Amino acid sequence: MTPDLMDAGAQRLQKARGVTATGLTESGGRSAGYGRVHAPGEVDTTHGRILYLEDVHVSFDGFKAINGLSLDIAPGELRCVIGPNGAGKTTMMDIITGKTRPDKGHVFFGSTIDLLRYREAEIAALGIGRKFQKPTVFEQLSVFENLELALATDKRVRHSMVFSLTGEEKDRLGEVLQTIHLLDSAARLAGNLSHGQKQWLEIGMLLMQDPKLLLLDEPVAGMTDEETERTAQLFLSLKGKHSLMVVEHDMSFIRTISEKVTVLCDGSVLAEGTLDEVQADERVIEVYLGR
Ligand SMILES: Nc1ncnc2c1ncn2[C@@H]1O[C@H](COP(=O)(O)OP(=O)(O)OP(=O)(O)O)[C@@H](O)[C@H]1O
Repeated sequence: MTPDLMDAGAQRLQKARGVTATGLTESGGRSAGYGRVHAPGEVDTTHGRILYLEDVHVSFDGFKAINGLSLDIAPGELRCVIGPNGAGKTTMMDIITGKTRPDKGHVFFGSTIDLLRYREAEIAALGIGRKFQKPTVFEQLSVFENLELALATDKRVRHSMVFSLTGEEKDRLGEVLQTIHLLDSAARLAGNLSHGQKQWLEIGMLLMQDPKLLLLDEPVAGMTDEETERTAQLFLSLKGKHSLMVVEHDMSFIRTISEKVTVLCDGSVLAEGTLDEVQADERVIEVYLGR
């Protein structure tokens, strides 16, 4: 985030409000976001960030798993996060999704939503979807039913367990089936899908909620080369419409999908840049890629 972009955002805000923006910190800062003009439920990305972590710390029994972690992600960006085992990648996702509370630091969704004030389910409802490494689809249900069930956060289902899809929801389901390459498998039992197809189905279940930010933990682990390639194409097709944070160890997959790569080590950012840049970084070679 450059000061220029922040200034431009502040100027747009002033214009929208017809008043002079006050209370901006020197750098624009998070506090600049409070009170910004935006519709309820909308994530304010005026400052060019959909996710913003600043100086986040988490210790487990005195061990600093996250140690001064700061990073931000732009709307529509596909960010890859790599790093050695134990670097803190999963813990970072746990913090963003409200599963783990940091001891210190700031975690914002857009400029105005302080994620540390929300519980896990509320964060999901705000538009942050998370895919864990192991697929967790309902094996006894069809692909279609799994996607249908993904709408089940809807009150109609919670209260009655019976609901019928609206025309709009049916369209959405069809779109998602197409996106995840399972249109021809809609009637198949999820339990009969390949590992890769189960992963895509689970991503489809997240997409049914139309998340603004998707966090994906080792999405291609255990996939065949062909499935990995298809997953790369899937992620590239999601980029722009959604923001994605992908944690992966598979470097050829990262090469196919990445623009900007963040390298985590010992709970903070060691390096950031294109894959070529971070691969050429001596510190990254030392701790992760090897010589
Ligand atoms: N609940 C916990 N209690 C104690 N230690 C934990 C806990 N969660 C994570 N850790 C420790 O914090 C460090 C960071 O773990 P984390 O799982 O976030 O790393 P990672 O980068 O995701 O690693 P990997 O690539 O192996 O998945 C590790 O040393 C781990 O053992």
